[in-house]
Amino acid sequence: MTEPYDLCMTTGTFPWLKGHGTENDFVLLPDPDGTIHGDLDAAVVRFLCDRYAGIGADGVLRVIEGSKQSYVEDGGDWFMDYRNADGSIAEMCGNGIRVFVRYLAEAGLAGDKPVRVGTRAGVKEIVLNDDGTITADMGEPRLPGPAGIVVEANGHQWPAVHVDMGNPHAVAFVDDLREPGHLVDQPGWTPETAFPHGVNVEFVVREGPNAVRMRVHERGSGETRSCGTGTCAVTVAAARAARQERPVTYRVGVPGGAVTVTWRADNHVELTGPAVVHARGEFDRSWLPG
Ligand SMILES: N[C@@H](CCC[C@H](N)C(=O)O)C(=O)O
Repeated sequence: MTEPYDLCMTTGTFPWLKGHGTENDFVLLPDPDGTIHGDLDAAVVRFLCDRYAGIGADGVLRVIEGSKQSYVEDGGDWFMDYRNADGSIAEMCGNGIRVFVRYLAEAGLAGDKPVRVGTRAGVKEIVLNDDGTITADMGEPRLPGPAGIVVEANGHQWPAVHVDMGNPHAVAFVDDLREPGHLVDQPGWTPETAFPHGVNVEFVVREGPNAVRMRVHERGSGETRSCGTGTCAVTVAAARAARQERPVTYRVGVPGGAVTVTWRADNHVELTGPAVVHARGEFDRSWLPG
């Protein structure tokens, strides 16, 4: 039988879908045996994510069968090959992984057990809930320091906490989310050596004992309307700052909606939120630049 992706190889087109989780949006590229996109060129990613000349997204989620990829040792049931809008590779994406599993479920590929999704930050177990939300076990946070990180944006400076959720985050508590101003360029931080590979920066205000609201400037994508790993990092930083005992649950508001994050007694962080796939199409390779 000719599979749809065989057809794509011969016709010079490839399938794509578009999805989002709290308006952090992604182009999905089904590539079950990894042959449609090869190594996935950074220029292709940049073009697909371009909001004017391409499809438009904060990142790309390439969907490969776990046993057919060669990026990590354990690729899970399905491997999420995540790329930022600028073409760079990131280890993990908390909103993306929910959208990824929504796609698998709608395509009849998820099965009825938790889906084991391989990422560059390890295998994550994902559960589809009866209320339509999706929960991701994001694993254990790390707080590697160093102390004394300062985030800078538009002439202001704030002390920040480094939280690693598989990818790096600098969390800064502010009095008002308007304080950091317009986040066009990557905010700075000191000491600069703290994040040689860049960092995602969250600005946070506390709204109650178990509620925060944040803005995020993502490494490789700029300011986005949400960041799942960022909401986890913020929950860990907020719970630690308030000396709250685990398990502790936070509602984290973002410009694109809200998610629920639980820092469990066993030190795992659990992220629950919405995820939808809302568009799909066929992309002709001749439309790609170069
Ligand atoms: N939006 C994502 C995070 C994507 C990766 C990030 N920009 C990085 O470079 O680490 C999320 O929902 O977690």
